[in-house]
Amino acid sequence: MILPPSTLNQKSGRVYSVARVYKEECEKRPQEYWDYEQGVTIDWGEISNYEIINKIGRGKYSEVFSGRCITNNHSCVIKVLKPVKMKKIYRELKILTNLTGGPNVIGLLDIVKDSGSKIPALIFEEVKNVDFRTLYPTFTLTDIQYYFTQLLIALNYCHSMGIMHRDVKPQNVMIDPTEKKLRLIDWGLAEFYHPGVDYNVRVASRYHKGPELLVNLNQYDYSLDLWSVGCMLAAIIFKKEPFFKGSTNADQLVKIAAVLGTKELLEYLGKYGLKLPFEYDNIMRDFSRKPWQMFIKDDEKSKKLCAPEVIDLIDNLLRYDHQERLTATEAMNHPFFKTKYD
Ligand SMILES: Nc1ncnc2c1ncn2[C@@H]1O[C@H](COP(=O)(O)OP(=O)(O)OP(=O)(O)O)[C@@H](O)[C@H]1O
Repeated sequence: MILPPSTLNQKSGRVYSVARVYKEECEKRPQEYWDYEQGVTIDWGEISNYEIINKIGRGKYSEVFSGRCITNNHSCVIKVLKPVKMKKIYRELKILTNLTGGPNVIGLLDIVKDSGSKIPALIFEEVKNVDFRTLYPTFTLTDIQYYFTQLLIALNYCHSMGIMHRDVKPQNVMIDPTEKKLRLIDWGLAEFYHPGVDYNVRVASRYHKGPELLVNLNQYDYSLDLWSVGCMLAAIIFKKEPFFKGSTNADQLVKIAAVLGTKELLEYLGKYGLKLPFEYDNIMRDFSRKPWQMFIKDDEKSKKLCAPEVIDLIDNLLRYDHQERLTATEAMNHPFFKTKYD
């Protein structure tokens, strides 16, 4: 099918940053794969096949219920979307249908439509998640190796499919420790990557927003997700949840600069021909870069968790310069994942 030209792959007049990996994944696939502007073809399921059991979550964009499929008696999760722009709904549906079945990506089982509101509800596999505030403090280095490998597998898969998740955070990583199962959920902010395109920086959740988003660097890419992984890892290792706790978006960058340094931030901006946005005029200070060792808590458990290899991994993820961060594949090959801990 020939589709009309799309605005989604329109290059910016000044291209200053392009992904180091997987830059042409969308370009090499048919336009139907990534173009959600024309709507998406959906094979609608039967809403009467599902019953709601109870509410388990309420997000900005949806209400989430645990439920049951009456045809096979399997439990499931029902995500009822809130009325937002159709384009956003089409994007989530297109991305989910492209990625479902991929490793550690939440499985989409069905898409149904509420007969009254006509708003779609998504039916997912259920993960018996244990809240990260309970689970992460129990993690040993071996657990961290296992679950972060699983998360990186999911991210490498979506990146290799030309998709950035853009909202990686503990609330979107479902873990069932009994089954040792990890699934990446909430693809509502995910987007297709096209080289040289300017993206909206109003994505991700504050504590996990990469510096690129906070300085209005629009030509970001998959490496945004690796910053968020670095934040998750640092929070666990240094027992500080969240690791960067800004009180506003602008304060978020101040909290990052207090660790990575202000001079280093300005060097990053300079590399891409950008300036520090005016909202920082009265709040940014001249911070020196802090050594990671400064964040190690003074108890035996913490000292044991802060192995040199994992600190080096954090150091290579929490980089201002998105082009310098490890990619998902590079992160999986980092010595931390090859070291045996007891
Ligand atoms: N497959 C699943 N298994 C178990 N729990 C789930 C599943 N999907 C969603 N949840 C729960 O529902 C919550 C909200 O889901 P989701 O993040 O997809 O919705 P959202 O409206 O996009 O959220 P947000 O506004 O936080 O981005 C999750 O944080 C999780 O607690």
